[in-house]
Amino acid sequence: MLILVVNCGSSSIKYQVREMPEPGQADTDGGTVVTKGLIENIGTSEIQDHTQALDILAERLEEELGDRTIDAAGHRVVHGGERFSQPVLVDNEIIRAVERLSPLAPLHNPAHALGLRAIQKKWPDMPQVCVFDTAFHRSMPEHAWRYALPNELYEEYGVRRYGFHGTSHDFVTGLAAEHLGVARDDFNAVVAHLGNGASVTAIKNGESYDTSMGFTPLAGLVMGTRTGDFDPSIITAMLRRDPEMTAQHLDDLMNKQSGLKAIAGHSDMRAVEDAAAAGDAGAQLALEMAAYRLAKYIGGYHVAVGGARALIFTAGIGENSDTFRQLVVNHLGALGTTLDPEANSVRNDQVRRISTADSTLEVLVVPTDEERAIAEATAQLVSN
Ligand SMILES: Nc1ncnc2c1ncn2[C@@H]1O[C@H](COP(=O)(O)OP(=O)(O)O)[C@@H](O)[C@H]1O
Ligand SMILES: CC(=O)OP(=O)(O)O
Ligand SMILES: [Mg+2]
Repeated sequence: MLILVVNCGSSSIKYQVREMPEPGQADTDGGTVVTKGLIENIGTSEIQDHTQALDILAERLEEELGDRTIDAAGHRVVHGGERFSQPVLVDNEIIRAVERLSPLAPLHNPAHALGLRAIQKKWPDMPQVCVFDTAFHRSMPEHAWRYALPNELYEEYGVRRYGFHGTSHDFVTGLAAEHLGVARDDFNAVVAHLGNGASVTAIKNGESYDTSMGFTPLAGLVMGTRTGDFDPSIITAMLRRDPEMTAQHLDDLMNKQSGLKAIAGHSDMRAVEDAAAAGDAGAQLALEMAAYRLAKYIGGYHVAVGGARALIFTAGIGENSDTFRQLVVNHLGALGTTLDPEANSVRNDQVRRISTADSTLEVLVVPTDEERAIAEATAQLVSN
C-alpha cells in the first residue's frame, strides 16, 4: 500500500511516500521510503498557495511513481485540542475541526487545513488521515495539565497544557521498551525530543504523564529560536514600557528571536557547537543554559513517574550530538547517572545504550521516525 505522508507548514510542504506492508501482516517493519521531498516558498510570487503547491507535488509524484497510485494520505497535525486522542479518518467536519483549533496553533493548524482541502480537491477519492501531535498527551492527569489560572480561561478558551511531538514521544517509547525487554505498561522513562522544537516527556506505565510544552509549543526547553519557560510578567512589563507593542511582535520575539539564536547568535545546534568549540562565550553560555534547563526537567520527571528506568534522547540534536548529551548528563550526578564516553561517541541509526553499566538510569539513543509512525497509523485506519 502506498501512503503519502504530509507535513503542511504555512510556507512549505514536507512529504514522503512510503510503501507499507498490509496491516495485520506478521512483519510490519515500517515499510520503505519510495520518495520524499520539500516544496518551499508557498505564499510568494513563485508558488501562490497550497493548491498550487499540490499541483507541483502531483507532477513530481507522477514523475517519480509512474503509473503507481497513492492509496491514502496521512497528515501531521500539530494541534488536536481536547477532542482528538487518536488518528482519525478525514471528512469535511474533521477539516473544520482542525481549522477551528487555529487560535490554539496559529502557525500550524491553518496550513494543515489548507493542505487537507487541497488534497481533497485534487484527489477526491483518496482517503486522508490526521495524526495529531497532541494526541499522545491526552493521558496526562489533570494536576499536570491544569494551569493555576482562573477557571474561565480553561472553560472558555481552552487554556491548559496540551503538549506536542506526541507522535515521536510515543514511537521512541515503544522502541525503547522493546530494546530493554520491558512490557510497555510497566515502563517508566523520560524522553527528550531535541530538534528545532524541543520537548521532554515523563512516561509512566508507557503513557504520557507530563510534558514540557504547554498551551502552545513555546513552553519548556531552550530551543533553536524559542524561549521555553520564562516569567510571563516580562511580557506585561514590556507592554507597559511600549503600549504600541502588538501580539504579532511579541509572538515573533518569543518564537523566532529567542532561544539559542538570542544567546549564541545561531539557532542551529551544529553552528552553536562549532562556535563554542572555537571559544565563543555566548555559544558556550547558550549550550550550558539549554543543557541545564533540560537536566532540571529530567530530575523533576524522574520524581514525577516514581523513578524512571531510562532516559531517552531523540530527534536531530538528541540523536546526533554526543557533546550536548554529555553536557546534560553532567548535571545528573545526584541521580547516579553516567555516560560511557565511548558508547556516547558512536554514530549510527540504531537504538543504542550509551550509559555505563552501573548507571542508575539507562541512557538510550533512539532514532525517531514520525513519518513512519504516521504512515503506519494511516495504513491501519484506511484498511479497517
Ligand atoms: N551532528 C549534529 N550535531 C549537533 N547537532 C545536530 C547534528 N545533526 C543535526 N543537529 C541539529 O538538530 C537540529 C534539527 O533537528 P531536527 O529533528 O531535524 O529538527 P526539526 O524536525 O524540528 O526541524 C538542528 O539544531 C541541528 O543543528
Ligand atoms: C510542535 C513543534 O514544536 O514542532 P516542530 O518541532 O516541528 O517545530
Ligand atoms: Mg521535528
